[in-house]
Amino acid sequence: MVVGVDFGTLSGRAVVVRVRDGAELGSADSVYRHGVITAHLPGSADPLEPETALQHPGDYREVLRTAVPEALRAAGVAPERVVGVGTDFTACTVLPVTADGTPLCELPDLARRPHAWPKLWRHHAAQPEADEINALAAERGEKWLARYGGKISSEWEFAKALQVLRDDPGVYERADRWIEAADWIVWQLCGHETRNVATAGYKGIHQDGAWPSADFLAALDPRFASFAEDKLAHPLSQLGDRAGGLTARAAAWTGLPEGVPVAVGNIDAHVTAATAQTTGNGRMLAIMGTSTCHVMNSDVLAEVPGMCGLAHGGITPGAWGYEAGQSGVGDVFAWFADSYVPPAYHDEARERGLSVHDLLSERAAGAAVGEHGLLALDWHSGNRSVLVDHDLSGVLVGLTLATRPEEVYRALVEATAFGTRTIVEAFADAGVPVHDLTIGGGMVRNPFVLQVYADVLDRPLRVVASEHSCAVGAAIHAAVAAGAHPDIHAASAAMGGVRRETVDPDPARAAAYDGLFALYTELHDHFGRGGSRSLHRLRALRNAALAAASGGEGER
Ligand SMILES: Nc1ncnc2c1ncn2[C@@H]1O[C@H](COP(=O)(O)OP(=O)(O)O)[C@@H](O)[C@H]1O
Ligand SMILES: O=C(CO)[C@H](O)[C@H](O)COP(=O)(O)O
Repeated sequence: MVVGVDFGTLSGRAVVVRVRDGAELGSADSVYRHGVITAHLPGSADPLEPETALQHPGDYREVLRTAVPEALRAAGVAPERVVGVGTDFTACTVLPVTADGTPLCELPDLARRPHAWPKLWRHHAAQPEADEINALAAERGEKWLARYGGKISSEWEFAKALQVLRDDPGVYERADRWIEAADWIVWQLCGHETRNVATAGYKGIHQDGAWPSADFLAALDPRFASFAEDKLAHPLSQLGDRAGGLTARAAAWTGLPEGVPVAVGNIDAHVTAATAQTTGNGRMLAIMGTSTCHVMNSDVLAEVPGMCGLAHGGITPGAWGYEAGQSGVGDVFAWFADSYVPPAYHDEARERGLSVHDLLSERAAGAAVGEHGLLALDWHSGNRSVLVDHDLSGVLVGLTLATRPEEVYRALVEATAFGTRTIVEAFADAGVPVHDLTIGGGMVRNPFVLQVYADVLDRPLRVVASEHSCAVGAAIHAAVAAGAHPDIHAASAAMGGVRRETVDPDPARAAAYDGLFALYTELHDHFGRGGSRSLHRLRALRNAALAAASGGEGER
């Protein structure tokens, strides 16, 4: 048996999986007690700046102490039968730590400093730093910029680190290491630091064996010159490698035997290619949850405008792995369902034992394409691909006094589908073929969402069989690290799996969506490609108003 532990945005999930065929024998969840920290730090009333998203490292350790033992109990598996542990994490969720891996926020004198805390992948307050990095890299013709579709995201490691340096240099100085949570959790399990090629490549600008030059970093800020050398540099490990063995402390947390092999850290999206059996070239996987990540191996090396990144070995050793993404998907649906749907809908859902998502989906599904007269841009959490701009925000047009909640919900689902279609078409237009598309992540639980995607993309969708697709992917990497399978491809063939039925497009609805997609593209380009700067001006006005209200300085 192997154990996979998936650290998502809102919770961690552990699964116990059989090595020979990937059968899931037991699972358990651990919801992060502090969730996503956006308003103020625990125990403080001081407001955090806009677009801040932090997390509590204690919540991550709690997953190891609760979800892993509970999954073992649910599986009825003796810990001694577990031959490997694998993990995956959202990325770029990154934190400053001391030389022994202690998060700075756990040092008494830094606990009230926001920049001492882990920055969740969707922390978007470093957009000014990302803009500065992109402008300088373009001006200097830095070769690595092409590997990121021409723009580095504010969600990635360098923009976030530069923000710490600028806003709290004291914390920056105290950080011996700047590390992805994907590698930090492996450090917690096996007692020493390792760094995986996926987060280094996609989120840490590590390309062709090198980090951005000290000369480039100094041009950004003289104090930043040695950032990569001092706080990132470390030999990189391939995915599926063994990072080490479980320490006595981690064995006590998890209930697993000391010394059990621990797989090298990985990203929640990329680890799932093994579950979905999409490690072959041209097989795009969209992991849909709070956000969506699109990951795909290819034998074609090209610059896809607006992709998140391209990393050698980023999905499986030896291949070029592409990543694109949408920062807000499930988050957008939750935002609407939690904040703008009348209590009567929630009451009915509760009485019928449904989630409010299922009720809204049920009510939305029967309408004809376009019947609601609505169109949305899915930028409530900014745009990761293909515009790479987190100063953009959501848009909804066509509202009337007759518009119903389920119609808005459907428009939001459709907008995220149009966003994925924009990404798939960007790959095809750049000469990187997408042979087929598979859906993984928590969203596989919503058939309405899957059908809208099939209709909008006008292609059949393979769907990952497991509802714990990321955690199973981590378990598959654990099996490789433990030597139970020779490599990720073989382990995926044996342990991965998709539903027998694909979700197929309805030709009439697909044709109707072509018309709506043309309108989406018109709005997308108007607000996102220079037709109007009104969303950026709106964001600047908001930030200035918030700053004035809190007595802070002006626009960052
Ligand atoms: N039935 C549903 N339909 C649509 N969205 C859902 C449904 N259930 C949960 N969600 C949304 O999916 C997201 C959680 O996705 P999941 O993959 O489970 O977690 P994570 O993103 O943390 O990995 C949340 O944003 C939640 O609002
Ligand atoms: O960018 C990522 C992967 O490269 C993040 O991990 C992802 O966007 C967040 O994960 P989730 O939506 O499952 O919470």
